[in-house]
Amino acid sequence: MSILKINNLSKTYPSGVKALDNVSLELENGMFGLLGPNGAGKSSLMRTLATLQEADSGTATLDDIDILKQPAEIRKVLGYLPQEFGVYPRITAEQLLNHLAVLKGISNTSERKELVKYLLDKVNLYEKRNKSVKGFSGGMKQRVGIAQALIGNPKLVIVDEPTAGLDPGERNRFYNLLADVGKDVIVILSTHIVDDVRELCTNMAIMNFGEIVYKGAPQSAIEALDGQVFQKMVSRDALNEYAENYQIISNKMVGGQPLIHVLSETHPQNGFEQVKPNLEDVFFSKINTANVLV
Ligand SMILES: Nc1ncnc2c1ncn2[C@@H]1O[C@H](COP(=O)(O)OP(=O)(O)OP(=O)(O)O)[C@@H](O)[C@H]1O
Repeated sequence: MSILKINNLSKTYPSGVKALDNVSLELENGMFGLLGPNGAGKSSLMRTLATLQEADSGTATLDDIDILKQPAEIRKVLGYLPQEFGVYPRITAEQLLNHLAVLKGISNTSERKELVKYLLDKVNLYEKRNKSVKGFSGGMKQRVGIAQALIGNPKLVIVDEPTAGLDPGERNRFYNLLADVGKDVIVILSTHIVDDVRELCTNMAIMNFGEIVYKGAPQSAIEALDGQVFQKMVSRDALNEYAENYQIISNKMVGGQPLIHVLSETHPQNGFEQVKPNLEDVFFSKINTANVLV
């Protein structure tokens, strides 16, 4: 069992944007979801943990490794699937993984061959091992991405927004693979897709403007909202008026008409009906809701 401890991590870019604002988290083995809207600071945190950029202050440790001070040590036990996984397009899946294993220092040829076979099997691409990665679908490329992140038996695997652009079938296959990986190591899944976290994660944090605005189990956050979420179909023209009078947490088009969810301690009446809260309600109630409105 490994433990990742992040303490008061802060980072302000030269532009003045505070991407990390006193971030503190503690993670154990399993799938951890880091949920936040675009620009929340998720990638900044992932890149800092992956030793690709420095923090201004704070600490991060994985067991006895100081991530900020011992980047070479952490890289040995880290698997990282960046947001843009730039694959070398002209080579086959097998060649690519073999090449990356060489770069990761696995110099024994037969050991490497075994490992590449194991990884291709694990991500269900063994049959496609001789095909060029260039022709792969988005989901297949992401599976190659996970395979390379697993080279070297990592204790910490970081995946940054991995499901963007995958169709539902591919997304499901990818979920199954991640759930399998997450059994034995710490996996941080950074995403703005609420479903990713709901399907996979036992623990999560919600980030907004560089700050952690919630940490805990998805289910506890959902239960905390019980009895406080109400919905109503409204007309588009009335949306602004509702926004002034209620705390709207989401606004979704259903058959061309806005269905709003509002947060309220008492029943708002006026045609609203109470609904069971879901993780999307949690997400929007924790972040600045202004941007989900008209
Ligand atoms: N290298 C950089 N220089 C200056 N500002 C940056 C840099 N990288 C990110 N930012 C800014 O820092 C903030 C956090 O960005 P970050 O990419 O960490 O967020 P994110 O939650 O990963 O968003 P996304 O989902 O869009 O990737 C944003 O306002 C972004 O514009």
